[in-house]
Amino acid sequence: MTAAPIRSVDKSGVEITSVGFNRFGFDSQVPIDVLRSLYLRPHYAARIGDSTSETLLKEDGQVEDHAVFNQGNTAYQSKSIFYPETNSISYTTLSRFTPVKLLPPSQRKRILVTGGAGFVGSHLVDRLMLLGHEVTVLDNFFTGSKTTVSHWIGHPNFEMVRHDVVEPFMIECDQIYHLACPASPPHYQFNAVKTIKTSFMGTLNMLGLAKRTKARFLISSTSEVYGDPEVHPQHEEYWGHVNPIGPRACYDEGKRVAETLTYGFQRQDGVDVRVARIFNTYGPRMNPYDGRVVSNFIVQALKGEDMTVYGDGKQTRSFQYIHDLIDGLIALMNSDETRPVNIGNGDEFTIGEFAELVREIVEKVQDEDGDKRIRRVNIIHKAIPTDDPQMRRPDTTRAKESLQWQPRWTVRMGLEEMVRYYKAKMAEGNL
Ligand SMILES: O=C(O)[C@H]1O[C@H](OP(=O)(O)OP(=O)(O)OC[C@H]2O[C@@H](n3ccc(=O)[nH]c3=O)[C@H](O)[C@@H]2O)[C@H](O)[C@@H](O)[C@@H]1O
Repeated sequence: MTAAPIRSVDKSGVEITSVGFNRFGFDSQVPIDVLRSLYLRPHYAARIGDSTSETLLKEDGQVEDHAVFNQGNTAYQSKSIFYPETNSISYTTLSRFTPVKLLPPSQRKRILVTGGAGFVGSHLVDRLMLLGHEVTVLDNFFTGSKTTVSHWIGHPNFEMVRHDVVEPFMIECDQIYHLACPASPPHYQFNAVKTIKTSFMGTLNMLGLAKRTKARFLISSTSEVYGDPEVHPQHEEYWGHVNPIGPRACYDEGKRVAETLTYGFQRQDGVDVRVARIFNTYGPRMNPYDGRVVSNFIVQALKGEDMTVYGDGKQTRSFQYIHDLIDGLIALMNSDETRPVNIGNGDEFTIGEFAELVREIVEKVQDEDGDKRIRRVNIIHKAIPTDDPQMRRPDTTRAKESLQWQPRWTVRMGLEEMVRYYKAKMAEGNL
């Protein structure tokens, strides 16, 4: 397997070498290569016997095969080996964790991340771990997966607990990032009552914990609180246009009531709260089958299947890369901004245009890697889901003013990296 080295440039054409920043007394800077090695390493794998696998001699004289992928000067080692003859997979443990910053106890925070094994949570966990903090992940693994954070298991700064936030949880901590809740429409509609219970009872429990421990509390809210908006772009003062009884209501209204609870605890009990309204986000570790548009389109194009645009494809979304979101969440948590803050990228596409862009990027990566395509994939249309918002774009003035945060990743750069991630998973036999 071959792949071009990854080089990303930001919106102003400057090469991205690190993410995060030193702001509000909290240093969140991490070299992009180190971060990338955490999500690309397990997947840039080769099968035993491939020219990219490496035979290592163990101390006891036995020979062990490791899949190794060289990207520039960096060797990414696989933690799984796929055996095609028996359709089985073996996992290895890492002998050494990626180095984390050594912080003095006065600066080291005890941070709870609910939903920490999910897509957004796992990227946040990587960042907080590399920065040298003590991280506890709570997850019920309904949509999260142990593999997203398994590279930290056994690390003295890391703890993973299987727990459902609808039940109370006790721990001593300084900060709580409350992310737990399914976010993809098919997942959150799968069990609507459970989704609303998670939003309400989960948030109630975590706010109770914040009240007792005096931890700062950040909730991941969503652009869906604006529903099918009549204001464009959406700013934080807009109250929204939500169908309270439609199939999306369990999520939209769940998050709205979660925000209400959050500000109730702030007013009544003085809990120190932060509210992030997250707009459509994509990136590596997104469940390839969770039904959201970015993962659907990339997987369909890579597999040579028809790409499914729902409705006429004129509805719009604005897509943000995961690293920008994590920058924004960390900045918000450590800032003094207690009002809701939109975190999203203003680059708006119709879904029809977006399908074409994804197809073009998948083809570019395939060409760079010398992959043969049997045919150009078609873009087909399917029925539009009920209450699908017609347009969505964040007004991020508040984030810019209060957090000095702005998205840096172009959609093209982010998509290219995500395509490489899924491609590597496919090569591994894992997709
Ligand atoms: O990705 C996200 O961050 C957001 O995803 C969903 O919101 P939605 O915007 O509906 O996300 P998608 O399911 O990815 O759909 C985006 C658009 O693409 C369309 N779509 C989706 C999938 C597909 O295969 N084809 C397709 O045309 C949908 O109809 C919709 O108009 C969730 O409801 C949000 O909470 C979440 O924050």
